[in-house]
Amino acid sequence: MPLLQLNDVQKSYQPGIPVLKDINFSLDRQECVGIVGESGCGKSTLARCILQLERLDQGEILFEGAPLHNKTEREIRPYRRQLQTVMQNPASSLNPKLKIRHSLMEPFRQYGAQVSLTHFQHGSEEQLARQLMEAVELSPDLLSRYPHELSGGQKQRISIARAISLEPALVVLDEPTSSLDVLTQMSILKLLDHLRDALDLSYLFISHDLLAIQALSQKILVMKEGQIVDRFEKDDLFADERHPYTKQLVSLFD
Ligand SMILES: Nc1ncnc2c1ncn2[C@@H]1O[C@H](COP(=O)(O)OP(=O)(O)OP(=O)(O)O)[C@@H](O)[C@H]1O
Repeated sequence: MPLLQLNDVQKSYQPGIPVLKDINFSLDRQECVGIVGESGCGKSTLARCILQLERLDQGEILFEGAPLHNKTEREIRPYRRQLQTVMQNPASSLNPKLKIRHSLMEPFRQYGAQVSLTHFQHGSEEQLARQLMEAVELSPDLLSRYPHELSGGQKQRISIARAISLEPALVVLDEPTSSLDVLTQMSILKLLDHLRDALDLSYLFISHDLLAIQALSQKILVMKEGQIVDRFEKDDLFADERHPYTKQLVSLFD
């Protein structure tokens, strides 16, 4: 059974103007599925629907075979731990008034008592915070800083540490490297790849950047105007049978 499955998902914000049209795909455990498309094609809307921040007009979203899309906020709560996200702008996901230690431990304070961890060792909050910093290759000295005292790349590493702290099954990565310079982007992609292996994570990786998508994903879906127009294994990116739109995106590589 796939970890995540979307069947005929449709979403509009205004009547008669669909933003997502008949989205169908599945994602297996420990897999990274990449979704690439230009600005405005509906990528973030798709992420928000999967994270249950938007209601669907039609279709279904199944998590380990169980429907997510028709649950109440209370029913959805146990799933929120399994379903984490890293967004484009790390600054907006960290409270500027709180030290990093506090922001990092927020999910654990919310859910910690109910969570049994496999990869991280239970202990004091301080011990867990240090393990998380080590996992994202940051010095524990940064725990006592405020977000404005960190670089963009360091802040994004903290957002990733927060997202993995409860050992979720799925992390939705919505343009996680788009606000960073090229070298930092590469180091974050490398870290994400390593964490997927080390912590048995699965990713849905959404980006306009085909190179980044190719670096991290096993399967790639190409989205255009709310529809998936092409889907293939990463190694088939340059194959002849690619959709003309995929070929257009590939031509932007040069
Ligand atoms: N809350 C909203 N209310 C009304 N329309 C919205 C809302 N959010 C997004 N849209 C519209 O839905 C369409 C898809 O937007 P979305 O943000 O999902 O695309 P995207 O591919 O993620 O773009 P980007 O990469 O620029 O963020 C756009 O036309 C956008 O204007």
